[in-house]
Amino acid sequence: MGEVDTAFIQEPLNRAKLCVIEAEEIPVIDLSPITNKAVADSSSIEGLVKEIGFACKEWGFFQVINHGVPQSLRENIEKASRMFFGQSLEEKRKVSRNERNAMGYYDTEHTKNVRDWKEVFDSVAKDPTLVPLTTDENDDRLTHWTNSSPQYPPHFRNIIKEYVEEMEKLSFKLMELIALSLGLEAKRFEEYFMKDQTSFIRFNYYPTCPNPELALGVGPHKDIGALTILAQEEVAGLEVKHKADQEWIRVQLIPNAYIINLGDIVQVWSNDAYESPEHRVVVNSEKERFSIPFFFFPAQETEVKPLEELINDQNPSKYRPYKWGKFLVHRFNTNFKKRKEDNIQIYQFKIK
Ligand SMILES: O=C(O)CCC(=O)C(=O)O
Ligand SMILES: [Fe+2]
Repeated sequence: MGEVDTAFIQEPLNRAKLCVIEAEEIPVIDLSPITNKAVADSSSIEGLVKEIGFACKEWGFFQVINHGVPQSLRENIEKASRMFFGQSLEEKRKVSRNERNAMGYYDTEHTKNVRDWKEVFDSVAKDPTLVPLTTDENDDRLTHWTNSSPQYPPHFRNIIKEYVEEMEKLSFKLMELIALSLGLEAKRFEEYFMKDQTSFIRFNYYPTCPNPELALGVGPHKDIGALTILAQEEVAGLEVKHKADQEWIRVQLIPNAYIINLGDIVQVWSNDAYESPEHRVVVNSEKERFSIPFFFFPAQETEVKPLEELINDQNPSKYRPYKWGKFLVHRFNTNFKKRKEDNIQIYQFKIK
């Protein structure tokens, strides 16, 4: 990418301040009590559950260490990502996403109708993944998203597959800890993900940008799924809006840690006990940046609504139910061009 085209230019209000507040307070949670063990078999997890509950309530964001994901897998996948994006545009476009299949390479994503300064390669966790064919509520037809097969780097698909298995294991464990922190049964969320989950892994590449004060790598947004596990490599740039004071806070780089953030689905399930945090990515003029988020998404048929156990007469449901598959497809269909109206968001299901 060369000059900053007007499609990338953020509203003045959203532009990055290039002086940075780096957060020491974003919680760093040690997962040792559950590394290599089932959550149910772990003794002394009360403290851990409390820490998770606090982090979810205060930030919706935290980092985890001693998470059990082998370092070699992470190194392999980070290397593969750099090799993939290092190719010519022509090579990368051979595995571009298209109208029928949302997975693959693209460099024209928009967040809230402003173009992001990034390139992306997406790959579903379950190949094929069942999704609705259209966004029409009355149309029950389904289709599949499948993965493209880049020729380079060699074995990219296998490297992804091995890594994604680890991301899934960690996601299930984190969802158990989150369930416990809400006073629910540990396995409360499992049923939504066991069969036909729609999770996917994304490779983000943020090239250097001549005007980092005008554009963003990803504009301010909330993640739409249940949770996100992000590998942030070497260069910082992710910022989270702190609920308490509405300041943008830069997430610290901790080698080999994972950054976890809650998504909109947990916000709805918890009936706003937890919120999905707003975040964005700042680019810079000197260093390119890479990151690898894994988005943990339930099966397409999931009806998302506040959990029965968490609502009562004093705390009635704050959301109307919505169909996850329709929401997902709607988002994927609208993130690729500049449009006048906002795309689908959970506040549209809020009971006023
Ligand atoms: O690159 C990052 O640090 C975060 C990216 C992100 O927020 C996203 O892809 O949803
Ligand atoms: Fe995000």
